[in-house]
Amino acid sequence: MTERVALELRDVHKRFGKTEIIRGASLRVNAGERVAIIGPNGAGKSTLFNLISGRFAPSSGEILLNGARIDGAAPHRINRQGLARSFQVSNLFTHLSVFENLRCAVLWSLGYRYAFWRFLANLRDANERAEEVMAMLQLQRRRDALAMNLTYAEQRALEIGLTIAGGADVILLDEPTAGMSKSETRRFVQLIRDVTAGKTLLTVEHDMGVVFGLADRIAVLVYGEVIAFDTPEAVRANPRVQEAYLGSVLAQATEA
Ligand SMILES: Nc1ncnc2c1ncn2[C@@H]1O[C@H](COP(=O)(O)OP(=O)(O)OP(=O)(O)O)[C@@H](O)[C@H]1O
Repeated sequence: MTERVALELRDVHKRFGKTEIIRGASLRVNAGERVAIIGPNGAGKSTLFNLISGRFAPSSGEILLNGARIDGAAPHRINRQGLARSFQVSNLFTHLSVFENLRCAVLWSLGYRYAFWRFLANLRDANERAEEVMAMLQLQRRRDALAMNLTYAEQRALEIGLTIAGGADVILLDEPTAGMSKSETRRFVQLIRDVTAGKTLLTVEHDMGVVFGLADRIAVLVYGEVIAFDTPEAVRANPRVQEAYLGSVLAQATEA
C-alpha cells in the first residue's frame, strides 16, 4: 500500500534580496508521520516553517498540503485547509480560561463552515470537543484557570491543544520543549506523542534527545538544503550529516 502524502515541498527556494536562504528544498511527509527538522543555526529551519505556514511565499517551487497547492496562500487559508502552527506561547488568549481557549479554537474552526443560526447547536459540540482535548492535555484540574496563570509547561501544552482543537491534521511545532527542565521535557514529549497521535507532525527542535525520542524521520537542513531525510538511525549513521552537523552536536551532548 502506498502512503498518503500529507505535506510535500518541491524544489522550494527562498531569497531575501540577493541572499538565497532556502536552496531547493524537497520533502515528502506521509500522513501520520512525525518529522523533525534539524540543522545548524541559520540553516533556514524557521524560514522553512514560515514558508509552509504561509508567512512567506517561496521565491520558486511548490508546497502541497494534502495534494493541494498552498505556496503563497495566506496563513489563515492554510490553517483552514488543515495546517496549524504552534508558536512559543503566542497564540493563547491570556485573559481567557483553559476551557475558553480550547472552545474558541473549536468554534474558530467551525466558524466559516456553518451559518450563524447553527451556532448554538454547534456550541454543545464545541464544548464536548474542548472537554475532550482538555482531558488529553491532562489540564482538567486547570479548567477555569486563566491562561496567563498557567505554568510555562501548561501553557505549551495548551498551545498544542489549540492546534488539535482547531481540527488541524498537520501540525507544526516550533521548538516545543525550549525552556523546559529535563523532567518536564520527558513528560512533554510523551504528551506530544499522545495528543498528536494519528496526526502529521513537523517540528523544529535543537534538543537531540527530543528529536530522537519523537521523530519517525529526521530532515537535516544545512545552508538551505535538505542533505538527509531518513530514519533516526540512518541519519545518525550518515557520514555527511556527521560531518555537517551531528558530529559536533553529539560531541557537545557527550561533553555536557
Ligand atoms: N525576513 C528575513 N529577511 C532577511 N533575512 C532573513 C529573514 N528571515 C531569516 N533570514 C535569514 O535567513 C537565515 C536563516 O534563518 P532561519 O531563522 O531560518 O534559520 P534557523 O535554521 O531557524 O536558525 P536557528 O536555529 O538559529 O533558529 C539567517 O541568515 C537569517 O538572517
